[in-house]
Amino acid sequence: MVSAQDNVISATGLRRAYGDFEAVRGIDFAVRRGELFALLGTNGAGKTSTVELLEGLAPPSGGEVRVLGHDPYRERRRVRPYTGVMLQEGGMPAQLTVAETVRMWAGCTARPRPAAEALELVGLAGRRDVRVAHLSGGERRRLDLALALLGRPEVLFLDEPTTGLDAEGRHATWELVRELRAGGTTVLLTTHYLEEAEELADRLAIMAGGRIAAAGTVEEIVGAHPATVSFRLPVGWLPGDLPPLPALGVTGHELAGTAVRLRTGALQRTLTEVLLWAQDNGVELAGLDARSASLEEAFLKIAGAAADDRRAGPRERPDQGAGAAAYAAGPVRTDERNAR
Ligand SMILES: Nc1ncnc2c1ncn2[C@@H]1O[C@H](COP(=O)(O)OP(=O)(O)OP(=O)(O)O)[C@@H](O)[C@H]1O
Repeated sequence: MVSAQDNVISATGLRRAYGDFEAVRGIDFAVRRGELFALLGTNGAGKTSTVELLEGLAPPSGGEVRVLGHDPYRERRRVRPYTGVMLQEGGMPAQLTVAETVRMWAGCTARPRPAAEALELVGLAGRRDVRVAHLSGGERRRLDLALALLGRPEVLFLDEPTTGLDAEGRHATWELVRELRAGGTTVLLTTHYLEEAEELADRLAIMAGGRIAAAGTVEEIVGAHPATVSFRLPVGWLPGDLPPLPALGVTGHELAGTAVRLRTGALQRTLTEVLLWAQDNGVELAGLDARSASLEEAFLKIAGAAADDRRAGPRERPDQGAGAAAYAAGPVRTDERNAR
């Protein structure tokens, strides 16, 4: 049982408006101690606007934020020493060297790590005397991360930390984030890389149009979307020879000649039934492939459904907490009655 005290970050009915435009429209979520929580969403979904409220950079226009039990905007001094922030745009003085930048930042940080340790952590130890102006985009991102880690934060906010990094740099950053989390750091991450969320996140929320459209573990979010089983039937067999598809747990299908693609909410059952049918009938299924939905497929459907909702105009929406369930069925393209 998780108590409210275990929640290091919490957002309740959180809103943020820029003039007449509301970028964050009443969201609720909580991040437990030692957890890595990822906020995903399309461009303009409201992720950065949300994270800035959690970082205490602006007050909410509605609702409430708590970080380590305090309001991060009004009680900044009680929260800031325990948090590390990696903004989307670092904005460091270009003429300082890497080491000077870290030393300058250490001067504003309670209990800073030694500069050499911070640079070692992010793989910049060999670049300490290089001016910021001469760093690559990826190296600047790593310097941003070193600064965020300087105060050994209990809570780390990472806004798109691996944008601009090459594959090696991205994997090195993931490894570092895993180590920090293993050491008990609570991490809130925004990212456009779904693989990053799959690799790192204990739980995630998908934002769309300023709301949370789905939330849960990767497995919960992906599990709410249909898996697929596909194969080709041999010459002489037709899709109509298969057993009745609804009886296999199939919720939708596509047929093209002898190629069959089944959508199912019960992958194991559908696959077992298909294989038993094939065995009983001596049928060889060519190109047999069975897979769960990917996070990318789930993300695209959730974001697409939310965009359709917005285009359809204002109406009663399900509570954000019910988001995952509301989208659970996913679109079913084909009516099963036409299957045979
Ligand atoms: N200072 C601002 N003034 C007015 N509108 C803003 C401001 N900052 C952001 N917005 C708008 O608020 C919405 C949400 O922006 P936000 O940057 O939070 O999205 P995001 O999910 O972080 O997007 P991205 O993935 O592109 O970084 C967008 O429509 C954006 O244009």
